[in-house]
Amino acid sequence: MLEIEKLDFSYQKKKILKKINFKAKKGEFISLLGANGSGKTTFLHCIQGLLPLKEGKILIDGENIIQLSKKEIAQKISVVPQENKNVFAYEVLEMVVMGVNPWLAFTEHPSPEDYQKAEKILEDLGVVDLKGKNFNQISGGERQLVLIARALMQQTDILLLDEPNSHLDFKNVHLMMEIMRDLSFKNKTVITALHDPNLAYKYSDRVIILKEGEILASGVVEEVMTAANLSAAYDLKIQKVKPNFSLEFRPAHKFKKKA
Ligand SMILES: Nc1ncnc2c1ncn2[C@@H]1O[C@H](COP(=O)(O)OP(=O)(O)OP(=O)(O)O)[C@@H](O)[C@H]1O
Repeated sequence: MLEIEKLDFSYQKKKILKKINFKAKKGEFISLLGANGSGKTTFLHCIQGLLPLKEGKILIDGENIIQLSKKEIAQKISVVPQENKNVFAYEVLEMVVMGVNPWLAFTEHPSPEDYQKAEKILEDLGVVDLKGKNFNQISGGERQLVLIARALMQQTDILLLDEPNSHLDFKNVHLMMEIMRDLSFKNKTVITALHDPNLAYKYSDRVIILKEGEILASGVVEEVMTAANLSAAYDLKIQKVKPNFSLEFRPAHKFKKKA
């Protein structure tokens, strides 16, 4: 369980997040919506313990994250970041195997089984052919899939994703969302910032809409994703939200889906 109480965060004197209260249970798929600059990335960074809070607290299973080491946080939370360029020229398989690092002792190295597991994850994502390539010499979408593979390798109870679809093609967007949905079915908590409300509508259990650092609306999809809320969030005149936005296609991946 992730609990956030009265979270306030400022960059210099500018208030970015204001009195955010939020709870996420195991098995929930939560989408974060909001205009550019509304605070989604900052919110995700706070949950990872990357930013000093001005006020408020973040608890994971009752433990305050300020009392946890980076390694302990990494055993609980994996992250697929928005930016995916890497400064070091790692091979793709090495990048994925790195997901196991938080679980290793200081002197320990990943085992052959870890490498097999990493390869299997790449296979399930349809990108095992990339395993020997340099991470910096593959496409933006391919890098995104590799980072998703690394997050899956990390085996945490909470996954945070910051606009994970930005570089993905149409098929991989849905592959990615289905995989995340399946993880939530397996009792993982998935929180993802999304720019496309259609995806939030189709896949989420709950949606949080941020506006200028405050929660404009939070709750189940049908209640939150109203024309009024979305109009306010994006400063648009949305007249109607059609329910059951759907594209009928066969699941693109091999993971089992709960009925
Ligand atoms: N390092 C920083 N220093 C100062 N201000 C920052 C910094 N990073 C972000 N901001 C500001 O904080 C606000 C929230 O930014 P944030 O990246 O959290 O928004 P976002 O909702 O994720 O936006 P986007 O949809 O464009 O990714 C913005 O006004 C942004 O300019």
